[in-house]
Amino acid sequence: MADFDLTTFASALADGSVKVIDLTFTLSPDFPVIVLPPEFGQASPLRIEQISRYDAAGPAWYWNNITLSEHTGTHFDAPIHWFTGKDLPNNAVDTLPVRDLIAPACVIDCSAQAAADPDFLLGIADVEAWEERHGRIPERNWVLLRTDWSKRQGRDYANLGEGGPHTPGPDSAVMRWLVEERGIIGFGTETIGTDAGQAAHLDPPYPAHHFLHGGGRYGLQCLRDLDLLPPTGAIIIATPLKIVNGSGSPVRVLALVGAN
Ligand SMILES: O=C(O)C(=O)c1ccccc1S
Ligand SMILES: [Mn+2]
Repeated sequence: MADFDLTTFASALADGSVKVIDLTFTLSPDFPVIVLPPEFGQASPLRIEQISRYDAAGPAWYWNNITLSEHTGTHFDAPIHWFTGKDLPNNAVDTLPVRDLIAPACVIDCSAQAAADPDFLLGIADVEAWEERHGRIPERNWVLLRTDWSKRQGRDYANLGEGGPHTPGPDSAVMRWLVEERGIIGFGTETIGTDAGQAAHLDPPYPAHHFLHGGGRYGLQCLRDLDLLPPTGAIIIATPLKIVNGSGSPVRVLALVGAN
């Protein structure tokens, strides 16, 4: 391995020639969480309980207790989250190799397709068309599905309708292909879930979870503003909380992008 000097990178951060873009939604009690069929357990939205705010309960300090799911807001999914990844080594947020938490990203823009059809499914042909323009997806890259869904507000974001949520995502074949043929580090979406809203009806159900986590790979969901990223060249920093045996965690996702 060649020597590598980080001082140039540090200077580029300091002078702004490397931009830092925040891809994270503000965590708030009214941010929507995944809605599963009613017979299943549900994720909790954020709950904030003030302990003190420079008052009798704490004269010089302000702090809160918070309650939420590992899968609330912009968050990270670890392989242990799904049955296909349950027996893999180092499959929880506290045991995964930290080398995986900083990686380059390929951004596939399907915003037009998602605007035309909320149940749009990304397929292999869509990714191959992207590769025709931008080159083969390198190993150990994030693939981020840009749908501009994060620009939607309130009910339009969760988009609950007949049969539950109607939001775009990947089909089964492309998820298997991205993990097995392209060796991606993970898959990220702007929607509530790495899977499409109607993914319970795909084969296998929830194919993003099935193949990502079965392949020891990761998910990012509820990302925002992927339109700010170039198709290639961004570096993603996504470091989940180190929760013991954690299936995932709310996460601050940052993208490093060269200023142009
Ligand atoms: O991982 C999640 O937050 C998520 O989207 C999910 C969680 C549990 C079951 C299905 C899904 S689709
Ligand atoms: Mn999740």
